[in-house]
Amino acid sequence: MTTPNEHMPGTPDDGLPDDAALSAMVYGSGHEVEATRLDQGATLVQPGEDNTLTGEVIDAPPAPPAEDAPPAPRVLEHRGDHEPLKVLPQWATSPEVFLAAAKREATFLASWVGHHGLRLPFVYLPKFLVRAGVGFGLCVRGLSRWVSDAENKATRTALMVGVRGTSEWKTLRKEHADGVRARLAGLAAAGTMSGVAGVTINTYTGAEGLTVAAIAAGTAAVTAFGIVGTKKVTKPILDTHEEQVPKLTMDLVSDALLTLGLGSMGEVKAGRAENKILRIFSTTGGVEIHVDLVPGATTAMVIERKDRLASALRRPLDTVWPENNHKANPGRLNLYIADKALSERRAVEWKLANKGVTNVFEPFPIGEDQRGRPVSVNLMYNNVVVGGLPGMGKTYLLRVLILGAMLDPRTELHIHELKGTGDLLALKPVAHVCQSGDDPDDFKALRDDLRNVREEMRRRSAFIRSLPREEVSESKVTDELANRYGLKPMLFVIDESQLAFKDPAYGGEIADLVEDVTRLGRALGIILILATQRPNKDAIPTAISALISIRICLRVGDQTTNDMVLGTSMYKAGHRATDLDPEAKGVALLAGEKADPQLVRSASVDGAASDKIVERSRVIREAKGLLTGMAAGDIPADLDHSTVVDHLLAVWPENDPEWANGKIWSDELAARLAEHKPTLYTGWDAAQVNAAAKRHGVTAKNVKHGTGANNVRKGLVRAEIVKAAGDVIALPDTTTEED
Ligand SMILES: Nc1ncnc2c1ncn2[C@@H]1O[C@H](COP(=O)(O)OP(=O)(O)OP(=O)(O)O)[C@@H](O)[C@H]1O
Repeated sequence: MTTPNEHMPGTPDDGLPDDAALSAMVYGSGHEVEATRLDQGATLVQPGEDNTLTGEVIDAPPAPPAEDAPPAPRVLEHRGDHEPLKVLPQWATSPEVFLAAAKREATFLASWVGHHGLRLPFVYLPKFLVRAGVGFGLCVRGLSRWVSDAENKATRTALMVGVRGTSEWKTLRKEHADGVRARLAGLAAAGTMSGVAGVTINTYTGAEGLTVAAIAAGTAAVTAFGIVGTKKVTKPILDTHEEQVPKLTMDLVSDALLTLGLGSMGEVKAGRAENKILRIFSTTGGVEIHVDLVPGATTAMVIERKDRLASALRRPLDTVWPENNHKANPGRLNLYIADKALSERRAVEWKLANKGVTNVFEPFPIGEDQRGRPVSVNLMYNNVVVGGLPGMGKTYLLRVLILGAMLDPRTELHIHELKGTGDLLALKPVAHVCQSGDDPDDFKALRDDLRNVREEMRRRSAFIRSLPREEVSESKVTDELANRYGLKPMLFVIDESQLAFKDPAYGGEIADLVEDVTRLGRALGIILILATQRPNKDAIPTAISALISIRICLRVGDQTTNDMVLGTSMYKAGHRATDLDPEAKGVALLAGEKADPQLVRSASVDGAASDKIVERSRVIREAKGLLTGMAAGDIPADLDHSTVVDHLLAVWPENDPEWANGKIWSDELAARLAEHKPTLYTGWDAAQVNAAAKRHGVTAKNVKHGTGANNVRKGLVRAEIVKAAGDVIALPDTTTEED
């Protein structure tokens, strides 16, 4: 196999004459021709042979006219012209990449040393000693042949046969005998010198020195014999396991890309176009290769043919990851080749498992990608679908999403797990609603909860509209508004949603309500997650599916299901959850977070770990007074989304006998509120009541009551409260704003 450059004639290592040599062969110096031929091992004219050239001398043909040099291309713009040059190499600016690569190499080195270190005394040394024996035998044989001049035996015999009995014959015999004697004498001299050396060493360094010298000489001899013996045995001494996967080389990658049939094959074959490998380097858990594909080919094409690429590279499908580089050009391929398949890697630890809180308005980590880089999702202003075959890790993934949202103590959780296995019941201590089961009561409870949420959406929508424009420039519940006005983020989860939608009694209404929540809830701080084992039209009605922005697909069985979860044409574009390894649990494709779908290995949080996180969240919520609904011991159906306006009306009858003109001091209202809802209002004073009312557009006035000193204080007007409470208008459709 060759790299693209090696196909070019004239490169130093292609074994062919370069341009200069070729022209010399045709037009010029015979020396250069000879040199070139010598290089190629060609037979030269030998001394003594007739090397006279015969024939007519003709003039060398004139040199061909130099072709007009093509005009230099006119540069219109060069993208890099205005980019500042990088001062430091990338590894220096990205210690993470550098450390990951160093760790990878060190791990490999350690495993290599361990593997061979263990075999050295038990396998390699015995093998080497056997080879040293072979080498010794070869040396003795060689020496005896040298002493007896065995090399020349055939020539000698032939010469002697012709002159038997003559003086020449005697001379030849004598010469041979003298030669043998001289070599024997040489051997004896070498033996004697060794003996003398031994005696000398013994004299000067004693027996110990002699022993050391003998060991050194013996080791050197054994090593030398071993090397001689090893040359005779072709099998390598090191135990190199059978390579099932060919070594990753530039040639392998180039050839693999060629098999994909990208660009014009004619151009590629003619050497006018190539897949240009720009960089190849070690990175976290694998190797990354940057390639500029042949002109006209795109990375999307490679992604589409990922299976063919993996086959050509002779690697498992889930170790080969072609990716776009959006900062470069559509033909720039970033190819990551992992050392290990996903199923062989360690489970991913969740970064928030032991400490930390989240802000649900910002992304939080849910796992890692194929390279071990963290993968995060931002749930706010999104709706989510999670789909996948049973047993692939849907519950684990769903749990991480819920736990992440839960670690923002403001998030109100509504969890409906309709399978009835109680997988998510462990979240009850912090959930506003948490129920498990598929009885008619469970579907009714889901319907009621959805109705309450829709009611809350109306309330929020009206409230947001009532705020001054400068406070709601985006017409949606922001982090700031959530804090300032207690508009808690809400997470509504329906696990096994297909059961809800097909329920004969409540399914229709549930579908309508879910559609409303999906369409309008996002801007109002309400996030919906639907999870299903069988993502088809029943599991997620088309009207709802179209509104879902984050799509997470664990392994599924077919193209239709793949596209139902991830979106239309995803399968065709090469984003195939059908190809995920059934052994790799918790591995999914995540669409909607980034420009391209990405792979995510969800963090592994089992039941026990989840309990601890729930406990941690409950402590925080308790301290902040944020436990509501079931978590606070209330009945789930009593979902209370009332505001201070509702509470004021509850403690302030229309014709209050004590306060005849419809106005009350705010400190009186604070006392009544504290009695009505002690958990919310204990400790409130007049100023707090006024501030809370002001958020609903009700301003405190001076209210005169009774006689005597201090009979004029700040208070509220009931008619204004009634107006604020009734200011609930139809919901606006925020879908287009969000999209
Ligand atoms: N992210 C993960 N990391 C490691 N192992 C996981 C992960 N997710 C799931 N598993 C393993 O896979 C098993 C099945 O996961 P899970 O219960 O989430 O599947 P499921 O898709 O919800 O199945 P079902 O729909 O039948 O309940 C788990 O018991 C766990 O051992």
